[in-house]
Amino acid sequence: MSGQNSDPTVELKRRAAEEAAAMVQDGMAVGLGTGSTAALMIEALGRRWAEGLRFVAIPTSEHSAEQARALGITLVDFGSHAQLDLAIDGADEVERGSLDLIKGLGGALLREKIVAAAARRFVVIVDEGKLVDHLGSRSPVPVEVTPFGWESTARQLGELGARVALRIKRDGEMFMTDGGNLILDCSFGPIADPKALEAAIGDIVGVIESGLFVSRTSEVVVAGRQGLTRLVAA
Ligand SMILES: O=C(CO)[C@H](O)[C@H](O)COP(=O)(O)O
Repeated sequence: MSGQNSDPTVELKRRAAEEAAAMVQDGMAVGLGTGSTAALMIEALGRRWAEGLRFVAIPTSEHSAEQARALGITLVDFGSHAQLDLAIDGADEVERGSLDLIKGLGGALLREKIVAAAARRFVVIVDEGKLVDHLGSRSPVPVEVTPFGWESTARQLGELGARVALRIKRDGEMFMTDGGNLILDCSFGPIADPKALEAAIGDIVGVIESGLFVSRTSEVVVAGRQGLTRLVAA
């Protein structure tokens, strides 16, 4: 063993990513997610592009845009494509029964939600470690907020029962999203009613969007040690 690739989930992520990349067909408009799993999917699409597949894409972050552009993939915006055929993205947690999600540990939740909402089909790619019985069991809910008044917004999120932490980068600076906003990571513990919580968070002035994705998933491709499973929304 070389010991160089120490993350055992990378191969699983790659399998899920390649399965989803195979869903893209000629002429489609495709949403490109953000994160390490989505990056593997974009890489797989780059290989298909080099083989002659042609589609247009809307990226969910500057990072994914840069990666896709470097692979030669044609990027468009919502001005020319109001609806997407397919969006493919990773997730931080997937609730087994409902396929509801927590997203945004990579900080791109706002664009990710806009793209997912505009897609006829929203496919999520994860390794099996992301499956949970209840959202919030392991991951905080990232909430994108305006820089102005963030302390007040944080206080109100705390009143919903969360332990709230302003996201800080390794260099000690505040993490800023591509849209120039801040992220508050809100730990609620296991969430009984994600839909009600999503609505309650959205009602707070200063909140732009939360990383709770409720009733948006069409399908989840889960890569596990026993192989690939496709979970389809009811
Ligand atoms: O929501 C996201 C970014 O905002 C990512 O999809 C999520 O964090 C999963 O990332 P990874 O595939 O690296 O585990």
